[in-house]
Amino acid sequence: MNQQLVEDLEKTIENIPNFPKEGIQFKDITPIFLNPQLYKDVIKDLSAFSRDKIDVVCGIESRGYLFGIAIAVALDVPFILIRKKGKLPPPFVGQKYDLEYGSAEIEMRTGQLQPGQRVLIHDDLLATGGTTEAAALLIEKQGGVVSQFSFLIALKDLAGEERLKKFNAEVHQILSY
Ligand SMILES: O=P(O)(O)OC[C@H]1O[C@H](OP(=O)(O)OP(=O)(O)O)[C@H](O)[C@@H]1O
Ligand SMILES: Nc1ncnc2[nH]cnc12
Repeated sequence: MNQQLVEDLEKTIENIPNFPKEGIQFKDITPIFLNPQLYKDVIKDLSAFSRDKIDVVCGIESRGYLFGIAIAVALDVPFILIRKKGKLPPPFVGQKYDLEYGSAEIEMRTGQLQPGQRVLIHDDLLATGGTTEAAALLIEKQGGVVSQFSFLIALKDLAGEERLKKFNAEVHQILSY
């Protein structure tokens, strides 16, 4: 664990109580982007976790793009966007998932991921794990191998990591709350 990075991020990420709903402790990562050196330190940590272990990075809309593309560039591997329903032109493949209330769907262009490729699924934050689980199912539907998950933040009380165990992939987060 990179203790200095953990401390720098803890000082930088803001906790906003009761946003967007009563009872939610919202972790605002936007101050990271005011500090280019801190951003570079985050990318260094996340790319070190995945170096030589993956063939492609899949990032989840939208905050998963903020770090995911930089990880892919640092590792010199392709980046594929996982988007929320209705944003991508066909052909695409979709996966529905449940939210706390109701359901949602994510999509990926078909033909961008090659069968057998080892995939890092990256997002900024793991909460219930519903979004990340759906992303992993989407990768498997296309014959990809879910090798790794990485996050800046994991919210431990919500047990998202439990939900990801069935994929037998490595999991890395810089911060746990
Ligand atoms: O583990 P879960 O309970 O599924 O929640 C985590 C997801 O929620 C947030 O995205 P959000 O849907 O708020 O979209 P955004 O990235 O566009 O802000 C976050 O960036 C993760 O993608
Ligand atoms: N508590 C939280 N803070 C920031 N983003 C989130 N996405 C889901 N839960 C979140």
